Amino acid sequence: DFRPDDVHDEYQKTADWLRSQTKHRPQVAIICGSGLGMLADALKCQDSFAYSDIPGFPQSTVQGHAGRLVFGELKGKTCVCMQGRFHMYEGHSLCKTTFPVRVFKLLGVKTLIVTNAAGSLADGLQPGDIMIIKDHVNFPGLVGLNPLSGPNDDKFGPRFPAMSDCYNKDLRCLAMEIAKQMGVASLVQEGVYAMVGGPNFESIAEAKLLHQLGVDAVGMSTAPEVVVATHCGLRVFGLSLITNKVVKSYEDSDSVNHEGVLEVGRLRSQTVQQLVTELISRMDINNNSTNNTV
Ligand SMILES: O=P(O)(O)O[C@H]1O[C@H](CO)[C@@H](O)[C@H]1O
Ligand SMILES: Nc1nc2[nH]cnc2c(=O)[nH]1
Repeated sequence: DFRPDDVHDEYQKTADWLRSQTKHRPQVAIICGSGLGMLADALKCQDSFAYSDIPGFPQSTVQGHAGRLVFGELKGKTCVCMQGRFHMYEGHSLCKTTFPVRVFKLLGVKTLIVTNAAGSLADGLQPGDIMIIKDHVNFPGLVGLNPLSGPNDDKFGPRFPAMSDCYNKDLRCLAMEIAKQMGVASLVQEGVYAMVGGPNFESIAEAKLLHQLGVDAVGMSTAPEVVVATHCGLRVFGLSLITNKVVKSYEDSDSVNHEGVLEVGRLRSQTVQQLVTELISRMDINNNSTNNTV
């Protein structure tokens, strides 16, 4: 039988193991999207662990996701960075895809930064642009595929958490200000991210539907991590690197592929890294969210 206390123990065991292996006590966690693993390179005094060595951790199976957890210092703040995330389409349960988020909470993390590669539906978003995530549409969640399904673990958060302000407004404003100061404001705008299950990319009819619904960018990750983070009171900042236009016309002969997605990640790696580094450097580390009990 499913017993919440036992499940809580699993997160705690992993957190305890990590604490025994590193002196770093992270305040900020970063999840690297496809092709964005270089975000960890900026960390100083690194301690890194292959996922295969971490008790309870799932394994990364997707190219462009190294499968390593890296701890280190960044501009006076202690960070932990997932070089490789877990996706539902890899066959992981949603509980497993979001497992690290609760481990981060137990490690003392207050702020989660999620990044991803995404295809754009909005006409104003071009490959290479950065979309600051203002909100999401969690398609799997809408039909009941939700990491919070099952008995609620009150130690982490409430049964019915609000999702109306899950992407922190202050951090969004700060990121925009930083983009202006970096001289890259023309590449950065806010938008709505939608998560679909994948692993196939969108059909044209699906792309048209998403566009009509007001979705700006689409990918196969992020929303479950943000739901779990918000449930346990973490402050969240999210960004999508736009790696391709989603084909939404039968006349268009373009076609998306994962290699192309990774290539745009490489091309924009420096800008994304600089933006995230500056954001971490300038963010107020004290998070006022209170809906957590861990
Ligand atoms: O969301 P991330 O992990 O950045 O990866 C995105 O890129 C992959 C497809 O190229 C999919 O996994 C999609 O979700
Ligand atoms: N679903 C989806 N995921 C992506 N990840 C990167 N590009 C895309 C895309 O066009 N569609």
